[in-house]
Amino acid sequence: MTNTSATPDHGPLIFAVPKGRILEEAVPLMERAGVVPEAAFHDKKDRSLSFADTSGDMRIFRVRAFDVATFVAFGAAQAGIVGSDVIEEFDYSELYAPVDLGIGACRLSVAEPKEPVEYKYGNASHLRVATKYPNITSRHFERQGIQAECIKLNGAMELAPFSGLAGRIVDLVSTGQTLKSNGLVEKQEIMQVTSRLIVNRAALKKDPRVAALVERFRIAMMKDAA
Ligand SMILES: Nc1ncnc2c1ncn2[C@@H]1O[C@H](COP(=O)(O)OP(=O)(O)OP(=O)(O)O)[C@@H](O)[C@H]1O
Ligand SMILES: O=P(O)(O)OC[C@H]1O[C@H](OP(=O)(O)OP(=O)(O)O)[C@H](O)[C@@H]1O
Repeated sequence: MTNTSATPDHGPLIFAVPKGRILEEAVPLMERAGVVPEAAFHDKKDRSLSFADTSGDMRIFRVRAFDVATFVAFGAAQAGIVGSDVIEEFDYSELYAPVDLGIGACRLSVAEPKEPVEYKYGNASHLRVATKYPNITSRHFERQGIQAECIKLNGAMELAPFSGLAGRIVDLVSTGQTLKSNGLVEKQEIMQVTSRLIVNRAALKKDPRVAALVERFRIAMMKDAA
């Protein structure tokens, strides 16, 4: 991928974070690494998407998890935090994920109804799967010699099997409660997931602040383990 970043060398470093569930766990880590968002960042009612960093020369973008990877891959942000599920789904060559932050731990799994459901479609060599992760899902089933037709959903995958949309789902599982509450069982784990610090490869080479940031996160993780 061509890095189309127009970031001026002396402009603020842009750090992208997902706005949802990871954020609570990410903030203390960010702060230990010296990325300290201004107070408005913590105000859920604040509609701003870009925030100052009180500790230095940085802007913090609050975006959707999948978009963190896209901003960083295209160099529109130099660094960010995102789940390894998202990294694997996009497989952007410009993304480098040097630090496992150990937060947002879950797994990506195939699930299906606990009780058999009569389907009008699908057989052993062709099946439909509802998922937010069509690339990971296709690759997973291809490895087993199965051609999967992936239907992209953005949430509530659990509704697909009982509404006739798809026989199986591929979704994130943590406690397993969501699957259980929706009559589904986990059949196969595809990957373990944790959140990572990601950086744009070109920015890492070009801007010493990016390498310094990576180092600060590494040290923050060591402090965490101590
Ligand atoms: N049940 C879970 N337990 C732990 N981590 C999870 C779980 N579900 C999702 N995650 C992690 O959290 C990430 C989603 O992060 P977050 O909720 O902060 O983003 P978001 O921007 O709100 O997402 P969305 O685009 O779905 O609105 C996933 O990519 C995954 O890495
Ligand atoms: O195994 P559990 O602990 O029940 O967690 C699994 C749920 O968590 C995630 O959804 P999330 O809450 O992030 O909402 P979403 O469906 O809007 O992505 C995932 O998509 C499952 O629905």
